[in-house]
Amino acid sequence: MTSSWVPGADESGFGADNLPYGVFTRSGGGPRVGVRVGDHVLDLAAALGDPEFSAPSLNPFMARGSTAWRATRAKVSGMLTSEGGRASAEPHLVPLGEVDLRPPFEVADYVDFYCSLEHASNVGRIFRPDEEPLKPNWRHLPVGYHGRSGTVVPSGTDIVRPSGQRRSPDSDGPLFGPSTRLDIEAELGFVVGKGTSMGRPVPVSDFAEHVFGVVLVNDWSARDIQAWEYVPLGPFLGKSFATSVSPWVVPLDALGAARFAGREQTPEPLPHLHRVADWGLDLALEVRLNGEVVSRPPYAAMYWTADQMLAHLTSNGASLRTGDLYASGTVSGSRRDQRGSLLELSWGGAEPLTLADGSVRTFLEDGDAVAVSATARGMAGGTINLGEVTGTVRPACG
Ligand SMILES: O=C(O)/C=C/C(=O)CC(=O)CC(=O)O
Ligand SMILES: [Ca+2]
Ligand SMILES: [Mg+2]
Repeated sequence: MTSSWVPGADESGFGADNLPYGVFTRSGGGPRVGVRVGDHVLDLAAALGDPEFSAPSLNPFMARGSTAWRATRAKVSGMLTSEGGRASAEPHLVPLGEVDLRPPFEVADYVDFYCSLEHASNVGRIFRPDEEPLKPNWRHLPVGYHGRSGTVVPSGTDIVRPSGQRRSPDSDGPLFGPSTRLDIEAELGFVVGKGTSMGRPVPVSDFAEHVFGVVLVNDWSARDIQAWEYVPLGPFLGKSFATSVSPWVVPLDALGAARFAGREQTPEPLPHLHRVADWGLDLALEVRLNGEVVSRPPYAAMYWTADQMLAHLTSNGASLRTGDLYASGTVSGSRRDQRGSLLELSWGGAEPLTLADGSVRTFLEDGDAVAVSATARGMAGGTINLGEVTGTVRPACG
């Protein structure tokens, strides 16, 4: 690992091999793009003398494409690791405690996939106990649906318990009211930097030319609303009320040491989904409920890789826009303590969890605070911290 002169940075998971991007404000000032290093943010507009970073989102920078991304990363890395760079960077380092973090990018479209074999199998068994857990399409394409970009919210945003229709326990008809099965979904999100024009699919090989980086996602889900509404068109209001994302976008280039070929796929997918590079990602996720670790989902277990998701998403010629966000789907591993949703952890409510304070959970209660965090191996032995995405449940309106 190349060492940084910023005190504590190397040991923090936010050293010179990470350098994630975010947007911040400081008392009285306008929003600026920054790079996190240790417990500081480097004000990019000031440090690089480039007014493009004096912006409320990463979108203009992301739209410039991968040559600009790499050049900026190299410059910032040089400044933060060399004595020569120190003089120009140090005056523009702001302690994290003095900034407010803003949503890092303006979300264009939002898509959510369903790429964990264990998650899809568990959900199939819970929702459709008499059927094959996986539908016939599942191993042939990354199943997904379009979500609601307008309700993607930054980490820390309170989540109001949604109301909606659900099946009534004692009559054939539905009732309307606050969800009693509010859940989390721990996911990884991929942020599109460079857009495309309509009619031009993105081949698997061009993934890194279009995807800028990754964030952590909590795709809040109301299981009772979902179960009643989603036949036959798919998730709608049960998942559209809020999706939380973490504040730091970790560039793909920071994840080099976490890459591997990806989980074996049987049967082999059709040619347009053949993998040509290693885009399996070995990331260790952690889910905490009121401070207590309830799950450690391994991203390495995902069946479909993000290059395949992007190729599928654009295979019909649908265009991409800067700021498009697509999420992996819930990350679950094979062990019980690796499941990325309460639906699975409590097996549809049948096996409640007992927390350290003695309280029992099937789904979320008002006041519950959820945090999803992740780390990965960095270059030459260091750690890459992806930060965390948090949210607290507030009572339903009315
Ligand atoms: O298989 C079903 O009936 C339901 C599936 C989901 O709720 C999964 C979903 O939203 C996508 C994901 O996050 O993996
Ligand atoms: Ca989801
Ligand atoms: Mg959602």
